[in-house]
Amino acid sequence: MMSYRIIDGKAIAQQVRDELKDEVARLKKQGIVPGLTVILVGNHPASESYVRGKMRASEEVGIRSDLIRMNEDISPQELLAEVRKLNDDPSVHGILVQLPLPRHIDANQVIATISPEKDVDGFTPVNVGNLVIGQDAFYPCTPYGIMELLKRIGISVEGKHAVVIGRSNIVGKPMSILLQRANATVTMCHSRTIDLPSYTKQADILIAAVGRAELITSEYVKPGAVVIDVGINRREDGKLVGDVLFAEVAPHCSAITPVPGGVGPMTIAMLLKNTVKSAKMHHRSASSNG
Ligand SMILES: Nc1nc(=O)c2c([nH]1)NC[C@@H]1CN(c3ccc(C(=O)N[C@@H](CCC(=O)O)C(=O)O)cc3)C=[N+]21
Repeated sequence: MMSYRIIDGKAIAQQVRDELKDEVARLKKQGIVPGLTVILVGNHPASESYVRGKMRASEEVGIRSDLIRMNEDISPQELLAEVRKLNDDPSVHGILVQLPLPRHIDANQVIATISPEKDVDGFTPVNVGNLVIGQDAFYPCTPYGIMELLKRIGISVEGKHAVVIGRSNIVGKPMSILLQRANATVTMCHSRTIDLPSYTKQADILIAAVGRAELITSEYVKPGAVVIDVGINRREDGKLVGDVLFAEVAPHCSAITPVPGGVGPMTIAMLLKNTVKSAKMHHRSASSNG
């Protein structure tokens, strides 16, 4: 038992949104209105709720947001045509295709069709490549939000051992790259790792993106570690929980993110930050061309 800090992602995300609100107000005086378009295929309840959160947050900071709804059974060609239309629309600075997509649609093909300059999720091959080689890019919002959280509460990762559980394209892989770029020593674990706790117990910073409710108990955590919980799982009793058994693990940490109110709100804040960045980039290149 030691004193630990609950990292208030909700409050820090609010701080980021407040800063963006000021920046958007300044851009509007120059005639630039940042625009985000979200494509939602089907009407899965969880996706509906996430998309609502993104639209609400956009409006709050003054970003124009549009939602394009498409039927669950549309053809891949129809979806690709919609993406291309948005690529060519100068009033759209950010394009987000909500995942997951129905099984008959190849998500990789859809992502690769999004213009890298409007890829505010940071999912396209160009942005992933630029991230890996250390060039400017749109960073995937969840790992970017985690780096921003750590920075804003004064936790340095330099020289520390960060252990990432999960190797998805959206969280685990880009997380490991951003941590390395910030001079952490990074270990990647995943579903086939043998003896997971033997690795996680060595982590100064533990990032749990496993997708299994409350898997991470205190046996997985070194005393004094910083624990970042990326999981969003609906328990049988309806409660939203992370990948970390919070009540048990928290007293062993120096700092820990809760679910809800931790990483989730930061993901959305960074999506807005990327959209504003895109609007500024498009304006710059439009002025230098004309
Ligand atoms: N192209 C694409 N980009 C995404 O960024 C993307 C996606 N597809 N598909 C789904 C996941 C999930 N995701 C979340 C973002 C914020 C919260 C969030 O704000 N959660 C709140 C609670 C929300 C609740 O109560 O349900 C919190 O953790 O406090 C959750 C989930 C973005 N995703």
